Amino acid sequence: MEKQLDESRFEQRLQLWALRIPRELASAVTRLLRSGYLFDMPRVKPVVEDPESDKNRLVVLSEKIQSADLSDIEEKVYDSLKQLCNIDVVPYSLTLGYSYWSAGHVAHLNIPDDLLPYKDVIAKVIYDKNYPRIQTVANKVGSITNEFRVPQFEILAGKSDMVTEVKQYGATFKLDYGLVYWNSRLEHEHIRLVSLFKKGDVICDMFAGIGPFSIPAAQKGCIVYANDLNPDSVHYLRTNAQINKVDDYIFTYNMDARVFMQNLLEVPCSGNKSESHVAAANYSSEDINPTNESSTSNENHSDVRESCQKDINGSSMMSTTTKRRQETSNGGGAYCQEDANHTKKRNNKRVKGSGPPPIKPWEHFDHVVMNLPASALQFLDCFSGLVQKKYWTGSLPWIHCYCFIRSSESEELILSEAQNKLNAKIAEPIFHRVRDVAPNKAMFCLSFRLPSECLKGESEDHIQSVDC
Ligand SMILES: C[S@@+](CC[C@H](N)C(=O)[O-])C[C@H]1O[C@@H](n2cnc3c(N)ncnc32)[C@H](O)[C@@H]1O
Repeated sequence: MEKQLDESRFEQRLQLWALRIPRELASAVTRLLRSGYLFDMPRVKPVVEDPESDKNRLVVLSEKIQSADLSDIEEKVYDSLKQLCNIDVVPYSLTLGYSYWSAGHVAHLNIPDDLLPYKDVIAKVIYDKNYPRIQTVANKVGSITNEFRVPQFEILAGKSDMVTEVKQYGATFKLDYGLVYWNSRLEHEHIRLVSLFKKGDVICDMFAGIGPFSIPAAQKGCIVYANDLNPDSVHYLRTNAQINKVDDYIFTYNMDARVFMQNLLEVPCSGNKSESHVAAANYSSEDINPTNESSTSNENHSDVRESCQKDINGSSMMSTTTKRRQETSNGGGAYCQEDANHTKKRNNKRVKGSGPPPIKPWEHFDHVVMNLPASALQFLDCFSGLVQKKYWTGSLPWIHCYCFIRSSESEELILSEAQNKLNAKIAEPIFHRVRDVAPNKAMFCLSFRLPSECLKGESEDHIQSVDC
């Protein structure tokens, strides 16, 4: 065990964009960009000095702005900005160090065995030195064995209420530490993956937790089907979708991930709508995306590989192209066992001209997120024969499957396990090392395009009638 605290291990380096503007325009520009385009993290100022000239200031842009051409900024706002000043976009890198991190009001410790006799002293110092920012000091007890991946905690100081709010990249997440899974060390990975998605993409988050992939994806304009087996996680997922005002873009489910994917991909019987089909039939072909933009299925995928590979090469986390896209879907309903309350609420709320366009997931989705590293590989078999070739349009989806790899194992071994489960060969797999979780164990994300052999109807053997 390390005897010295290595504070650099806590550092996170963010690659952002900033606007260089005359300093007297700082207030006007920040006012204009306040609607979600400014960098927004607690205790970090979005306007900073320009090291090149004290006549200028740098306005740090949200991590949602992925490209220097500012195509992620709404046209109206961009035009006003252009009238106000010259658009001079510069790269800006920001390092958040050891002292920056905390998770809401809860200090979540993992005290090693040899320090357990001092746990109360440690907790008291942390509490006294950080109150009122820290109001609960909790120590993780034992290892996580339950299927919801929720650790057990012993409260060492402060109040026992573990409901708190944390911020990740401008999104707010409410959670109860005692009831749901949360790991603030995955922040970087959440945003890395979401940076591969494009506005209008359809995302299936099979193990969504309280939404750290789903919420930023929806904030980006993706349509998200988010599922978790833990009812408390789904409760906070919905709460967080509301807090972040993206509940029109997120459909929540509380079921086993395999059943979720099967339901999502089930093709509705023509002229024989089920309950849930009828419930979702409020989506008419006249409903449009607020921005009138959505994605075509094909053009995204080369971007993903490019971004994944850039990432692997360590040169860039961000995809560099944000294209204006056309809608692909026309009419029809989002078929699935959508959560009843959510459906009701959506039906009450929905007005013409707002919300995402109608989606038929059995025809197309773009990405599947599988963050259950201990066993996500085992779930890959659900993709074999799941997608029906005769209904599918556009490119096959990307699967992002998290896993652990021990030092005694190799990427080849994991790949062959994945291929066995899929019963198909994976072309050009991409392994991204997420973080070391133990001296001999690291978390990885295996990304690959669903092999065409997995499609139902791809070979004679697979062909089955789907007519009802
Ligand atoms: C490692 S957590 C990831 C949560 C979230 N994606 C994140 O990054 O914080 C895995 C989640 O999978 C959920 N889970 C476990 N088994 C499941 C299953 N069979 N089907 C659906 N969800 C499951 C757990 O409740 C937990 O919230």
